[in-house]
Amino acid sequence: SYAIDNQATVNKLLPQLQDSNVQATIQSLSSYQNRFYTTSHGVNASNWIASQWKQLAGSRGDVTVEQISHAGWPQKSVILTIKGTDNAAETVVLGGHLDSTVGNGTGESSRAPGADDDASGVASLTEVARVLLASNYQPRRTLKFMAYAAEEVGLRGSADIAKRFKQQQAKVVGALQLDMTNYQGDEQDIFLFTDYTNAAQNTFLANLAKVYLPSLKVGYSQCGYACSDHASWNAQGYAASFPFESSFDNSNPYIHTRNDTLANSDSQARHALKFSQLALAYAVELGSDGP
Ligand SMILES: N[C@H](Cc1ccc(I)cc1)C(=O)NO
Ligand SMILES: [Zn+2]
Ligand SMILES: [Zn+2]
Repeated sequence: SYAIDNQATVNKLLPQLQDSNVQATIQSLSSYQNRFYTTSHGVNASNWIASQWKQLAGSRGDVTVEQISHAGWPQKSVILTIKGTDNAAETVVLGGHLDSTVGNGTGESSRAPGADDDASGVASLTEVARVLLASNYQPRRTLKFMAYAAEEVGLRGSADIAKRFKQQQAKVVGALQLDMTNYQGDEQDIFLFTDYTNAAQNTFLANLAKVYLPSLKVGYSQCGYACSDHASWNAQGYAASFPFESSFDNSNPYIHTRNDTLANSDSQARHALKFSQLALAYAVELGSDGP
């Protein structure tokens, strides 16, 4: 039952989201030489996100930030948890991937800015976490913001985490993936992918956009393969959704090259902000449901 019944809270928080903050995070992340899962830069970028999220957490006792080590490579995933109040056993996941690539042969000295793929998604999510924490929002369910390692080499960080959650019988009521949010390839603003996702949750997202973001146009598209970390949650039987920046045909041509820069996407991060807005509405509406 995807009720939309927290208008007062969502409409108070939405205006606090700022594209300048999203832009700044994309700028910082894309300034690492690369964020590939095996390089020193990739390790440093993970540590930078952890330190940023720890600053957002401040001294709140219900907020923790942890780095997840993965067997087989050095880059860690990062998880910021806002523990729920009276329905903490149920979890809502919002994720993006922190690694970047220029394809086969990426190594220590490769230049892979990954501004759109996927600094944009991590930046869109970071701005949601900032506003929720700055406004002292208290979710009833537990919210988990995740920056996954090693997505580009087979969704490996999210696959590891989703498997652990399933093994622990975690009650993940929904997972949202933001991968590439800052290149507007089409007239429509947000495309909901219909493969490797949950149809009912996709409808909920379309309704959230109608209610809270009426000026945005929503379309539908497909990847045709497990094209980002939502597929890791879907594989474990959890409801996943993947709002994307464009249709398949008009997606960002610069990704996986040294030209995937902020300048070659929305330099003001206005497109990425739309995804922060949708993700905030999703987090608050799902996060505010009791047992
Ligand atoms: N394959 C995905 C990017 C990707 C996802 C969807 C579409 I349409 C086009 C491109 C990737 O590289 N994720 O990191
Ligand atoms: Zn990606
Ligand atoms: Zn990619």
